[in-house]
Amino acid sequence: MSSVILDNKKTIKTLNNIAESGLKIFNKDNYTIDNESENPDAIAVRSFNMHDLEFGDNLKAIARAGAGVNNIPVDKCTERGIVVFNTPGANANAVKELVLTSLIASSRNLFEGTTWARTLKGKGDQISKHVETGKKQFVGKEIKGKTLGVIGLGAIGALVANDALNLDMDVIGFDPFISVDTAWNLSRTVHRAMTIEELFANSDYITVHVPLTDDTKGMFNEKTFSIMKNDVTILNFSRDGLVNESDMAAALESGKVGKFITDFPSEEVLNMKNVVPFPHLGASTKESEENCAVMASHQVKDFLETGNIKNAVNFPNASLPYTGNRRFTAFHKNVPNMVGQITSALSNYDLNIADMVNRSRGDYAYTMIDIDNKVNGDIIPSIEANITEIEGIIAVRLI
Ligand SMILES: NC(=O)c1ccc[n+]([C@@H]2O[C@H](COP(=O)([O-])OP(=O)(O)OC[C@H]3O[C@@H](n4cnc5c(N)ncnc54)[C@H](O)[C@@H]3O)[C@@H](O)[C@H]2O)c1
Ligand SMILES: O=C(O)CC[C@@H](O)C(=O)O
Repeated sequence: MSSVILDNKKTIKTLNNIAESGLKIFNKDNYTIDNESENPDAIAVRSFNMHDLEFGDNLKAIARAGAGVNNIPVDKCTERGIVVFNTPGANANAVKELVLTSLIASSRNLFEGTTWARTLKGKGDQISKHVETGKKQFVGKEIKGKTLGVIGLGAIGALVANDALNLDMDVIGFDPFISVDTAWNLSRTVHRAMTIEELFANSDYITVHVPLTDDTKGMFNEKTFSIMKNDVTILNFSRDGLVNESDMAAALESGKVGKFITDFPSEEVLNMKNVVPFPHLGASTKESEENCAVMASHQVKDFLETGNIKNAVNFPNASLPYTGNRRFTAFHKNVPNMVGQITSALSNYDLNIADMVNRSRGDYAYTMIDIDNKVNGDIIPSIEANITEIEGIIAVRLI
């Protein structure tokens, strides 16, 4: 990273515990970490629900130190030119390890077994006798030769699928939007289901690794349970909203679903039969928390200092080597002649363009323009105001 000296110190606010190794990337010369700030330049967050938060005028970026962004009002941010970053893959190994651990542990009834073993406390010499007679309640199943269905073959799903093959499972995957990078990393031995129904019908265990969206909400419901094998085990380390909880309770009651392992306990979940709840532990390892915090902080710092965007979920990636001269950046609607209007406005100030990049993503676009001249600080507000007046401009900055 460059050692840019910023005109004004920037304020970073954290809404959750963000690893120190990430926060220290915000050097004290340029940044203040102020968790009480009403108007920070950037926010770092994990699972805090931001949907009802008011945003100050200074807010330029939100960094989700993690994968899922359903706790962030992404559309509102886009409309205001606030970049939302996440940290793709940074916690995937942590989740994969917990998925495979709980897959084996639940098949061997380990959670129930240890709970029962603790009840023998105080039985002294009789403990080994109780153990040998009682253990038959916990006879489990081996996963070798069983079929694991993996829904969503992104960063986590692909790791789970590949490693389950190494545990001698048969693996079926389903992901209609699989990225080229993941497809390259996925073992060719993973069977690609053409429909989700094919996966549901053929799996002994089903693990889901998709974001919570309008399309995926409630994908586990009475109708989809009816397609599944009896006694199927379902693992949800993605989001609570993927599962219709009352339908799940009924499926567990009837034995259609044999076991439900979930990272998202609720009152209804905790009343279910044969449920194994975890307190959202998927990404909770030292390594994963550090990976996420470091990646998130680098992305925010780079954006604040140079305008470059990497791993945004609502704007295109854009990068231009930073020379240290003035850089103008604009978020705008993806409509014709925006670049022409911006460059013509800049030329009114006799500013010569050295380099530029324009990238679009759906209805929105981002333009960065490097200016040859040294810009007199006094005219910056006037330039920004003039360009902001162009119809379709959402937010501008002169860095
Ligand atoms: N429990 C935890 O602590 C924890 C940690 C990390 C991530 N997560 C959750 O897991 C999710 C996945 O994380 P990731 O890092 O693998 O994300 P990712 O973006 O790398 O992968 C998601 C995959 O889901 C696929 N997908 C989207 N819609 C789909 C659909 N309808 N059917 C099948 N596939 C679909 C995408 O194509 C993509 O390949 C996150 O969105 C988050 O909600 C939870
Ligand atoms: O921050 C966490 O602990 C959980 C993160 C996880 O849910 C994610 O979506 O990355």
